[in-house]
Amino acid sequence: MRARPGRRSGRRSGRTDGTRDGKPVHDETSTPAAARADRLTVTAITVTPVAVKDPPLLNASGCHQPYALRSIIELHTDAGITGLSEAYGDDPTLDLLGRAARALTGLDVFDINGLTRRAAASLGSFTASNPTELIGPTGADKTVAQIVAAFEVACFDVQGKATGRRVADLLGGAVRERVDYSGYLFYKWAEHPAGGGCDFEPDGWGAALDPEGIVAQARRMVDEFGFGSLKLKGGVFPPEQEVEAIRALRRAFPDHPLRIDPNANWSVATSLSVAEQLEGELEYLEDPTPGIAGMAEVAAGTALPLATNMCVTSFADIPEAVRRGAVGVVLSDHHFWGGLRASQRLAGLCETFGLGLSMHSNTHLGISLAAMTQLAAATPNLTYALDTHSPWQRGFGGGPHEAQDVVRPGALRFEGGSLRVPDGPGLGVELDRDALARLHEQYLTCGIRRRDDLTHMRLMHPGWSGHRPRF
Ligand SMILES: O=C([O-])[C@@H](O)[C@@H](O)[C@H](O)[C@@H](O)C(=O)[O-]
Ligand SMILES: [Mg+2]
Repeated sequence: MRARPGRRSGRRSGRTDGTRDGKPVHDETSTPAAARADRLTVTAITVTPVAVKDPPLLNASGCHQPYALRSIIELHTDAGITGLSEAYGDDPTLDLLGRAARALTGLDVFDINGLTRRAAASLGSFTASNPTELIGPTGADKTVAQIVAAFEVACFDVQGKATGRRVADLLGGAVRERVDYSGYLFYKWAEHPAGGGCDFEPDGWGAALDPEGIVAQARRMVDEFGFGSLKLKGGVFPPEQEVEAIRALRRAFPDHPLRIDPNANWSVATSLSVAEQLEGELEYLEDPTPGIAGMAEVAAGTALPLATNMCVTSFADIPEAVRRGAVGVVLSDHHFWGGLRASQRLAGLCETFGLGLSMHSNTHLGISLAAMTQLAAATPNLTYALDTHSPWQRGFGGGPHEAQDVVRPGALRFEGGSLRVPDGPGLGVELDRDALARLHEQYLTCGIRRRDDLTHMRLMHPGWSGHRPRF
């Protein structure tokens, strides 16, 4: 599709009619042709669901299934440039992505506000969906934000490729060239339970079901990736055992900042008791208990900063959380906050209200890892090491850097626990079409269509209620 010059001259003027007080505000002839990208409208969008092998990682809801779902978005433009993005891959998300994709043909990739309007309008009536309860309650606005985010990242990738600049540059410029990540520790079984649909060899990580197992896992994470801080996914075993695991980590890694995240699986009383035992040991305590009110009660009784990716997950949550002093750190996540620009808005609010800023992750591939890295590089107050599930996709054969992924390896190599902001334009990662086809084939055959940690856990523990808070 060709650009329409008349329409564009209005846009460059900063006003829709190109005039101020009846006079032209922009002289067409004075704009150097080289400074314009004349053909950057969306011609088509491809959404490809993929499934990646995933270890049996345990959490407050249950256990990860053998495959985690993602969708890979390719946004094609009339300039022949394709932008990449990655989003959730469950059925309800795929349905909404499809609806929005159809409405985005003709969109100018620089018109992110237009993207938001079009995507929101395209969804019509829908049931708000939630790819996982572990990112807090769902809602219509949060669902729209997820869909906008999915395409916004691809628009930024095109903008970067068209201008020869990194996404970090487009977001205000990199304030750091390396982005620190935190080693994400999970209790886990050595293999998936029988009957759970696992058709591949066990991951190479082995079991981790007690403090020794967690320390061994941490040792490997630190040795292979160099992580300088560690996060334990808790809410699995009785809190005394998880406190013991943190103490064991402290002894093994005296200088590593530590975090624990039970995904709101503790009551207020349990949270207060754990907080008392771990004060001085943690850099923050993440989502000990459900809801803003509960978190505020815990916050009032401990000096430990509380962090969240469950009770403050949209802009509407911020006023009450701030009023009640419920959290000290917000974990951003462009996938559900509405994209990269929305995440920067969140960063601004955190700065205004004196809140720390960190970053959350769910199972993801290299496109999202690149987006997270570009965003963090351009966000000055994102000073905590980011979460990433990435190492968990790297244990299925190959070396520690060989991932179940759709991007060509190389651009995203952990060194000293950090990633260098990829050099290439846009997100700086390249799609590997063979890998995409392979992971799409896994999607077609794996039979999983939405994340269900509870049912997978019940294969091992039939009585598992999934009720939270459990402790
Ligand atoms: O992958 C998991 O099991 C995590 O528990 C994830 O789903 C959470 O959303 C997340 O990592 C968190 O920090 O809550
Ligand atoms: Mg969390």
